[in-house]
Amino acid sequence: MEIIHIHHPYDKNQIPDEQVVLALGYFDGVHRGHQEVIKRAKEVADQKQLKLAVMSFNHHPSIVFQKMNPDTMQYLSTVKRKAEIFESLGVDYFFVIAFTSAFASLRPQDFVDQYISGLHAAAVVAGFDYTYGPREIADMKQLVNYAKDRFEVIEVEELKNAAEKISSTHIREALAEGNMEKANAYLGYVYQIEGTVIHGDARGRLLGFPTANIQTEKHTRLPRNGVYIVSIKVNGTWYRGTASIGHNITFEADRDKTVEVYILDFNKMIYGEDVIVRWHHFIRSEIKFSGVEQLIAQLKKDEAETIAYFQDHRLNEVSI
Ligand SMILES: Cc1cc2nc3c(=O)[nH]c(=O)nc-3n(C[C@H](O)[C@H](O)[C@H](O)COP(=O)(O)O)c2cc1C
Ligand SMILES: Nc1ncnc2c1ncn2[C@@H]1O[C@H](COP(=O)(O)OP(=O)(O)O)[C@@H](O)[C@H]1O
Repeated sequence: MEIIHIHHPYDKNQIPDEQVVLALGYFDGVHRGHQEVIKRAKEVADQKQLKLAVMSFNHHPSIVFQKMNPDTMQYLSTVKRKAEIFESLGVDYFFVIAFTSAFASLRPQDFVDQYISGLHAAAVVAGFDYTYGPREIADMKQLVNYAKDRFEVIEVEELKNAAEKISSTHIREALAEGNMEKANAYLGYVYQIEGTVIHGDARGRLLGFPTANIQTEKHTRLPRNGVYIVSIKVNGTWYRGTASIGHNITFEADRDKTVEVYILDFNKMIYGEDVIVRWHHFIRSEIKFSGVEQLIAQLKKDEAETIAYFQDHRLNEVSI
């Protein structure tokens, strides 16, 4: 898959010289609803024997439209993670458009001419609720008129789970509750974050529970604070882990939030390594213990729960 970063106004030489089927959306998390859109686009591309392209943005449109602060925005997926999932779904080209004021203020017809026809789309596939143009003024129904017979418009119905729409908002709510089972079911894969192992207070090893402190990319949306059953990929191998997201309240009054993983059956120094953490199950909230012994006793219980969990669940569960 080729990733093509585009900044408005773009240079036509950046655009591959062939027709494509183009899937449109912001695709935060690339959840099961999004995957449905891309799979439909893939079918159309295969039928037409064309390449499959996806268009998305470098950051969320609300930064421009609702003046949200780009620094504090949190996402279910980074551009890198989206790219991995798109690739696994058979996407050939991933257009990442810089969502700027200049791009956002394109009138719908100009957007369609430059960013749909201009990307050589023979067909466009998007979810039923896709909108475009300044402040979302044009929808999928109107797209047919703007298309002027240059490309086909294919609308994908919403994907529901029981009565509820599968949406990034519902996934964010599930993460805020620590409901990983729901989040992961809606995502269609186990929620994961990436980060680098950094130094903590070197206390973990004294407790008998060394923890890899993980610095995550600043736009990462973390599940709620608490203790979790996780898996962690270090140097190409998946391990079982028990993770804590919190403030080490037993020891410190106002410590910044940390993400730490005690890795089972592991004994190596891994500072500076990039790791991937998958979040399987919320165990409990963070507790302020009256002493170290109580914390250690609880950590032993958390470890036992982790071992029991992985007796019923495969460590290498297939996940995108
Ligand atoms: C599975 C797990 C559960 C934890 N639960 C708590 C907790 O309930 N309360 C707390 O104050 N700290 C908790 N911690 C954080 C420990 O206090 C922390 O790992 C320890 O202080 C070591 O910190 P360091 O890595 O900075 O050396 C937990 C850590 C892990 C790995
Ligand atoms: N089983 C393990 N789980 C997590 N980290 C481990 C483990 N064994 C060794 N380590 C190493 O020890 C470090 C954690 O030890 P710890 O005393 O908690 O130090 P720190 O406070 O710097 O994280 C990790 O960053 C990692 O390099």
